[in-house]
Amino acid sequence: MKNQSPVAVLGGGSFGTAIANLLAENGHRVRQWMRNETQAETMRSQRQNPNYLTDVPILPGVEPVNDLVQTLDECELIFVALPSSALRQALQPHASRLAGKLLISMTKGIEAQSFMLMSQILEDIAPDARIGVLSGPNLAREIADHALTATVIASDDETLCQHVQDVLHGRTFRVYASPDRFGVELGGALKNVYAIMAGLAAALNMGENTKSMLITRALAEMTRFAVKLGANPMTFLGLAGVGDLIVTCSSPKSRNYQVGWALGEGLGLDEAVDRLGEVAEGVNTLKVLKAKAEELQVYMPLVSGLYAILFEKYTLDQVIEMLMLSEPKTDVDFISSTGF
Ligand SMILES: NC(=O)C1=CN([C@@H]2O[C@H](COP(=O)(O)OP(=O)(O)OC[C@H]3O[C@@H](n4cnc5c(N)ncnc54)[C@H](OP(=O)(O)O)[C@@H]3O)[C@@H](O)[C@H]2O)C=CC1
Ligand SMILES: O=C(CO)COP(=O)(O)O
Repeated sequence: MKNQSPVAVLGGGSFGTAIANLLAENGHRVRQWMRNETQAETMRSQRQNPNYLTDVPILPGVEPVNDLVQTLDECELIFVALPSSALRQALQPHASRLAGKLLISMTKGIEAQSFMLMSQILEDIAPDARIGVLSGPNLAREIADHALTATVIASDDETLCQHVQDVLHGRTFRVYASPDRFGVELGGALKNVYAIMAGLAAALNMGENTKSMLITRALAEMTRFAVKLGANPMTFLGLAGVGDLIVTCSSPKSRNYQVGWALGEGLGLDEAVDRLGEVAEGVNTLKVLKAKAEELQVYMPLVSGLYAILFEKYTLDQVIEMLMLSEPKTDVDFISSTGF
C-alpha cells in the first residue's frame, strides 16, 4: 500500500536518515525535515548526508527539507527521530497542525522534569493526533546497511499499527505490532543506561561472564522499575526490551556503548560525550531514572552504581565491591513478584 501524501521523517541524524531511506526503498515519497539549511541543501545536491551515515546514498524518493510547517501540512504519517531534548521544543509551536495526524515517536528518551516518555509528550502537545511508538534493536548503521532487522510498532490504535507495518515492511525490515505502547517505549529508553555500563566493562576487558551478568541483571532492574510504573513485564521479553538491550549492550556501533567505552579508556563524561558528537540518550536518562527510582523506592543497584561513578566521584572498584558484596538476592524476582 502506498501513501497518497508523502511521509514525513523529522530529524536529519542517523536514525532519521536510515528510516527515510527505508521508506523510500518501499516506494514512498519522503520529506526528511532537518533544522540545518546547509545540510539539507548538501543532501539535495550531493545525495549524501554530510554529518551522519555519511557514506549512505540518499535515495531519490527522499527530499531533504527545512520547512517544518509545510512538511507537517503535507504529510499525514509523521515519524519523529529528534533527540528527546529537542522534541517538545521543536513540535510545540506547531501543535495546531498535528490534529488527526499519525505521529510515530522513534526517540528513546525521557523528559527531565516531567519524567514523560516522548509519545506522552506528543499526546500532550497534540491530544487529537493518533500516536504510536517504533522501538526495537535498530542500530541505524545496520538498517542503512540492510542487515536483517526487526522492530515493534506499539499503539492501542490497531489501524495505525497496520499502516506502519505496511509502509516499513520489506525484505530486510520486519515490523511486529504491540498494544503496549508504554512498555515498548520504556524499554527503549531504559536500555541506553545499561549500554553505557556494557561499553565501560568491554573497554576494561571484564569478560563474557560479566557481560552476561550485566545484561541479565539489567533486564531484571528495568523490568522491576517498569512493573512499579504499571507496565506489563512480558513486553520486556520482546524485541523492544531484551532485544534492544542485547544489541546496545553488545555493539560498538551503539553510541551509548561508545560513551561507556570512552569512560573505560579514562575519559571524563563530558569528553566522552564530546568525542561522540552524536546523541547518547543514556546520560540524561541515567539522571532522571536515578531520581525516579529513589522517589518510587525501586531497587536499581546498577543505575545507582553508574550514577555514583559519573556524578558522585566513586571509583569503579568501590562500586563493584558494593554491587558484588551486597546482600544475596533471588533470581527473576521481577517476574515472580508479579504472580507470573
Ligand atoms: N541512531 C540509532 O541507531 C537510533 C536512534 N534512535 C533514537 O533516535 C533519536 C535521534 O537519534 P539519532 O538520529 O541517532 O541522533 P543523531 O545524533 O544521529 O542526530 C540528531 C539529529 O537531531 C537534530 N537535532 C538536534 N537538536 C535539534 C533541535 N532542537 N531541533 C531539530 N533538530 C535537532 C540534529 O541536528 P544537527 O545536526 O543540526 O545538530 C541531528 O540531525 C534518539 O532518541 C535515539 O535514541 C532510535 C533507534 C536507533
Ligand atoms: O537504540 C538504538 C538501537 O536500538 C541505538 O542505540 P544508541 O543510541 O546507543 O546508538
